[in-house]
Amino acid sequence: MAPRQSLLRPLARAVRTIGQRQLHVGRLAMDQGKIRQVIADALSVSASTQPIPAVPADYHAHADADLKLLEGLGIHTKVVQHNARPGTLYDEALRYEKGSAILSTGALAAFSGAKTGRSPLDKRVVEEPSTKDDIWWGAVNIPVSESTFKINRERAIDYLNTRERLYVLDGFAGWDPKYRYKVRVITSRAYHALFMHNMLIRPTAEELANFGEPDYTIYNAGAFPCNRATEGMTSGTSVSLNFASREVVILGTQYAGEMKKGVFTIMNYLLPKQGILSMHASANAGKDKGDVTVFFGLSGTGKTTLSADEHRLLIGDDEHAWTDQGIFNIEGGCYAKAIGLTREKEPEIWDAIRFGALLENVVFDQRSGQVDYDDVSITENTRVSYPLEYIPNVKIPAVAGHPKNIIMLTCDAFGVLPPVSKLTPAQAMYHFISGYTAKVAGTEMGVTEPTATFSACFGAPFMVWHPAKYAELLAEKMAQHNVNAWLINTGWTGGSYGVGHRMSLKDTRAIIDAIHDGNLAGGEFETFPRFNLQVPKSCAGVDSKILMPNKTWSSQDEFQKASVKLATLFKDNFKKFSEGMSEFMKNCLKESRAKMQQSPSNHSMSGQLRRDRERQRDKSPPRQKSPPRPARSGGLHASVGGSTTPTAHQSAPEEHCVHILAGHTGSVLCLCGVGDILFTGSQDGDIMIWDLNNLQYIGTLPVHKGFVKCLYASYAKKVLCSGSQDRTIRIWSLETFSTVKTLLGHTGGVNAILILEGADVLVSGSEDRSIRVWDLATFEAVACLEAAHLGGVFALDRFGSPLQVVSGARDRSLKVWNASTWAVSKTLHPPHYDGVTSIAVAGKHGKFYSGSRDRSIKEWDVQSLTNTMHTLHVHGDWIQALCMSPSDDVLFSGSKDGVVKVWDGELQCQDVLQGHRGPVSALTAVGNRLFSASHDRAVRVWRIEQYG
Ligand SMILES: Nc1ncnc2c1ncn2[C@@H]1O[C@H](COP(=O)(O)OP(=O)(O)O)[C@@H](O)[C@H]1O
Ligand SMILES: C=C(OP(=O)(O)O)C(=O)O
Repeated sequence: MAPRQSLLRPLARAVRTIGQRQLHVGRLAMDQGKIRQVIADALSVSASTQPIPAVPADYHAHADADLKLLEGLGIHTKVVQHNARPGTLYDEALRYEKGSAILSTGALAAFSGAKTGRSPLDKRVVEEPSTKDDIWWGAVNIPVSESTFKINRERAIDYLNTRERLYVLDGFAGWDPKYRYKVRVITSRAYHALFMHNMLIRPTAEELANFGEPDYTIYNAGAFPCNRATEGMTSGTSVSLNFASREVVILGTQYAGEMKKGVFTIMNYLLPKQGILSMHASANAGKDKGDVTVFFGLSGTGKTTLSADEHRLLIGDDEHAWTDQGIFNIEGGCYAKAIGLTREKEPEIWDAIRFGALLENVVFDQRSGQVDYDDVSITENTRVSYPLEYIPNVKIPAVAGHPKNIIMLTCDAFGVLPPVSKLTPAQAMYHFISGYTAKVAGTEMGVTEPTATFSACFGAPFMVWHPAKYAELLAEKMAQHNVNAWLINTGWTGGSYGVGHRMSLKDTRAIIDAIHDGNLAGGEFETFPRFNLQVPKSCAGVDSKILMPNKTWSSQDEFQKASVKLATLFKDNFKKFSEGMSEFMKNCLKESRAKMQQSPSNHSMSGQLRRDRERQRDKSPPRQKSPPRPARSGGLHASVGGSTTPTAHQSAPEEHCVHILAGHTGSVLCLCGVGDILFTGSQDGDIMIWDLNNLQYIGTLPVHKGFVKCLYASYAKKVLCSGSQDRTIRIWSLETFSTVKTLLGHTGGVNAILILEGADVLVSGSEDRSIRVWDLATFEAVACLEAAHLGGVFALDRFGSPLQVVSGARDRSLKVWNASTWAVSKTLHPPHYDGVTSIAVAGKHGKFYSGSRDRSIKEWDVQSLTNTMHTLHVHGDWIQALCMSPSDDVLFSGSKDGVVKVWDGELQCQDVLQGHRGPVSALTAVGNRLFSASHDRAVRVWRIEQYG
């Protein structure tokens, strides 16, 4: 033992000395070659034969700050390369990382060690109170305790503390500055720093100077294993995410893809929380027309390959988000598969392999530095990462408009699916939720040949919420922007894997060209049975024979067997999604499945509701059983306020509309009924009074200086209240029709009012974001909930005992308030994707409904305050009004699209009431009649007894 000890001590001293000299002197008096070897052995990195160069000129200026930055995290090292340029990272990798080399193209070759693909089974998400209800726990998001995360973090830091050189890299995720997150990577490997330099969005010098604290930090200690005895660990590899501490810890894998997919997972949590769809997809845009195409696809399906297209501008190859403004790339670079790469097949990617690009796990000739792209001896998952701008026709900044085409890429190893089919919106949802493809060899550890898989949202390993969250956002955006959806099989044709062959890239590209030039959508289609897909009969540049898959198989029996098997897999897969999916989504998808064997025509997501309506119509009693009422007399009373002559006359021929109340000279914005009187308020500043017995005009109250935006009448209190854009609330006596009081205080227009008779208070919600509570006896403000919402308050209603008030606002949220303390009882979840405009309470059923500018209706349970049902984009534009029938059994919705829809308790559409020539702004039901107010200046009166 003694001689060993005596050798080790000087060695340790030598290593320390060398480290110090490198740091502070930059030259050595000792035998460099020998010592380098000693260090290399000690640190298990390569021994370079080059002289150790001088310290960079700016080292001293920044070194201290960089060391301190890490010391603050408990990491003590000697050299920190913070935001080093690629050249420096090349130097570092060449010197300290075994096997690294500059290749003939100028790209850097690096090796990730034992793990050459992602380790999805080793991914963990910390279960903690602030996010645990948001996460879809299961095989993808495996929970781990905060204490295990701490142990892993400590272990990573302990390992990083053993390193004398560390790399810190700062960058952004998200090209849209509004949704940009700052990411910091701390790693022991120069190759990882270069990778993230390529993959994150590179800040400008100024942005770096002002970078400040990151939003998320990745600790990459991948060269060191986790302790598999730690609770929750099942191997030496662990990739754990903590949304509360905003950290990712990597142990036991050096595969660089873990870092970029870690960032993507973070974005898949943060963006949908804000109503933004994050997508495992590539995207490009037409050079002239700017038309955007999004390519969804699991790994290996062709996102990178197909989005790099000489005729189009590349936006990004893997991770995007879709906001109200359009799409943006999350990343600053691409990470392409290098296996089998040729210039002929993928020229853009080939030419991107130059100085700054990083080739991972490729085999190359030591003398010439040339890569053998066909060599899979290290892995099938050879990769190249390069900055976006290495693709010549790239769109920088990587943001663009709304997609015109969505292409779902599937690599079908069964060889059953057609090379291209046009999807209805319902089918698009079905395939998006199913996410069928074959995992190709390599990307995930352990996958050695194409294996059929269903990966929800074409990216299940990276999703955080229930897949329905992403699907609903997609459905909504597709409907809003009238997007074409396609399913493209980039997998097998002519037989399953082993018999047939992979679809030629040339054919797939020709198909995509035909989608882009519009020829495919405009051509003829035939139905592909069992899957009920619409397949083009021809496509320029593609042999028509390959378009219908069975025609490429030599045995039709074998084809049928494979087709049945695949269809069964689809159906079986689907079962697991029922929980957590909204009723609407379930219905759509059920229907899509059921129709897999039927004729596909007229089959769309938004059409689902139209068809519901048609079905219901078929079921509803024949029209002659509920004929329109005979016309009422059109006689007029004198106008109290002396306004233009109002008329009440028989309806237009529209079914069920029995009267039109006309007289306002501006849009009618609100109405309310009390006893046998109806009040209507308008943009013209007037309130009109109508006799509900004979639908005659009684008179006008010329009241406000601005639009009359809301009305509320209380029979018990014998008052009418009106709220106006002029920021005032007027209280009228129902006995004298004179003003009792004008309430001042709101600093924005008053959008909603409500009287709580029992409590003797009036509640008002305003554009100024506040809710005010007024004593009805003294007219004093008894509570002012300043900043009740983050946007104007649009709607108020009440329910329950003890009494609660629910408010909906422009900020998309719904809040429930305790009506005695005026504290928030709950902010309802999930929020709408756009402003909440209307609320209707069905007290009898213990439910209430919210209607939104996102065109959806949500049903909420009064007891649990949870969302119990949800429809999607059920109107062509904003929903602006909701009301219940007097029986509470039927819900009516009015929309900016000009129609009123009738809904049963299952939120199935029973009828559509058409007739208004402008947006519907308000609804109220009195007895067996519904009154709808519109921007067309009219109020329509509809018979509703037939709906129950
Ligand atoms: N018809 C095809 N369409 C797309 N890719 C194909 C096709 N045939 C073979 N490939 C190969 O499949 C791989 C697709 O990988 P890539 O584009 O990186 O997928 P992703 O970005 O979706 O992970 C590439 O190596 C590509 O050359
Ligand atoms: C990097 C990955 O994604 P893709 O294969 O889609 O590029 C991955 O899944 O590890």
